[in-house]
Parts: sequence; structure tokens; C-alpha cells
Amino acid sequence: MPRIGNDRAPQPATIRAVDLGKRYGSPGAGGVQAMAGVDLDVAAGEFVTVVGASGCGKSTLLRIIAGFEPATDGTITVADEQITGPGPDRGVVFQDYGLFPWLTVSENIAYGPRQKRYPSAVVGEKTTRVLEAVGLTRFARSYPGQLSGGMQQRVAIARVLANDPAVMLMDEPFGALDALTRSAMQAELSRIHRETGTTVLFVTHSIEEAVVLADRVVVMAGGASHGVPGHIREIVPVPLARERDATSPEFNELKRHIAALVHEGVEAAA
Ligand SMILES: Nc1ncnc2c1ncn2[C@@H]1O[C@H](COP(=O)(O)OP(=O)(O)OP(=O)(O)O)[C@@H](O)[C@H]1O
Repeated sequence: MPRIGNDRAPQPATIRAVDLGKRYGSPGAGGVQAMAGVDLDVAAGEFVTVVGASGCGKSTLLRIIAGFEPATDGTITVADEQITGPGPDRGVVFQDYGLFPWLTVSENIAYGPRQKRYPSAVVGEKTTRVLEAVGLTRFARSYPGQLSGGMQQRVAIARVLANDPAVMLMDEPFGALDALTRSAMQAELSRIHRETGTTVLFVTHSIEEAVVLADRVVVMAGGASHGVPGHIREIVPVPLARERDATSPEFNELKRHIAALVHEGVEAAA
């Protein structure tokens, strides 16, 4: 997908975590060591999914990269720049769509580019382009409350894309959608990723979704409630061609392998 006004748009970026750790609260009594010793290298344009049992630190990792939480140990860089807070180079999509209900679809999408003070012609072109990319051109003047959950999530993705992010950070974005809409959204996100080449880090509870989408699946284990800080158990490459057949033996073998790692992680920490 061609970028518009792209002299200011960042290119897809690497993400690098080195010995990353997070403690919530003060050391000692009452403190929670949520995550420790996380080393992760995501290549520019790579699609990486993160799975693991509840509480193993998936959202914590994503929030640190987003700049919403400071790490308490180690380093985290995006495009070799140390993260010190949120920034427009990183677009974040959550399960709840986070749209402004009082703005129309196109106004929601135009919000970011307007904040960046792009000329209005550029804002208009960007809005048109991303609306097309997510198939919502006909709904430009609708309000979020008039749309289905899947459509609202597409608006949320379009809003992030309109900022030409170098990295997209997605935390269980399709978790609230029904199964059919969810698989349609997965196909759409794969297509958008192919077209934009943006780096994506995507947290999910669904192992199938993780394998459908990813170049590599990060399996996390542990978690504060298990008495072991959350950590990376294994990083599993997905060497399957795109347009993946979730019923193929190779797909199922990968799913089985990842499920076993997730469950071992829970048992080992128990
Ligand atoms: N703001 C916070 N203050 C204190 N502890 C927190 C905070 N946020 C997360 N935690 C704890 O840190 C650990 C990791 O939480 P996190 O939300 O990152 O896990 P997760 O793998 O994303 O879980 P889930 O799959 O349930 O969303 C958990 O034990 C959680 O209770």
C-alpha cells in the first residue's frame, strides 16, 4: 500500500528487548515481579504473536514497548531508539476499540493525522486510503455505535494505520469477536500486513490465531501468581506458506507443539 505524505512516515522498525524485566510496586512486601529476563528481537516487517497462560506477562511486555509502562530492568528499543514513553511510531490496538463515539468513522481516522498537523489534503487522502484498506468506505459518515464489533475493530486498525506506524502493537484485538468475524479479521490483518509491511507484535489467547498470523510465535510462561516471573519459554518459527490451512497436518502439529509448551509452562510454574 503506497504511503501518503510519506516523507515524514517511519519505515517498519525492529523491536529489541534485552534482559527486560518488570516489577509492579516496591521491592519486597507487596511488590510483584511480573516479568524477568526477556530477550526478544523482532525484525522490521516481521509478524510476531505472543501466547501464554493468563498472568505470564504478555500485556506487560506489550505495554512496555508501547511506552505505557516503564521497564524496571533491561532495555527496550524500537528502531534502535530507547523507549521513554508512548509515540506515534507505535500504534496500539486493544480488545475494546477505544474509538471516540461522538466522532464519525472518518473523523476518528483523521484524528491522528490532524494532531500531527498534516495539511488537510493529506489528511483526506490518508483517511480515504485506510478506509479502503479496511473495506469501510461506505461507512465513513457512520458513528461507531452504529457499527458491528468487527467493523469497529476495523476502524480502530484504520485509525492506527493512518499514522503510518513503524510498529503495530495489538493486545487480543479480536478477543471480543464471534468466530466467523474473527477469522475474517485475521485474513484482513494478514492482507494489511502484506501490503504495509509494518512490524506487528500481537498478543492472543488463541494458539490457532497465533499460528494463522505469525512468522514466529513467542510462548511465554510463569507469572507472578506462580511464584516465577513471566519469561519466554520458546520462540517457535512458523514455516508455513501464507493463506494457511488450519486443517493441515503441519498446522496442527505446530498447534500441538505450542499448546504443549503453554501447558508445561503452567505445570512447571505451579
Ligand atoms: N498495574 C499492575 N499492578 C500490579 N500488578 C500487575 C499490574 N498489571 C499486571 N500485574 C500483574 O503482572 C502479572 C502479568 O500481568 P499481565 O497482564 O501482563 O499478564 P497477561 O499474560 O497479559 O495476562 P492475561 O492473559 O490474563 O491478560 C500478573 O500477575 C498481573 O496480576
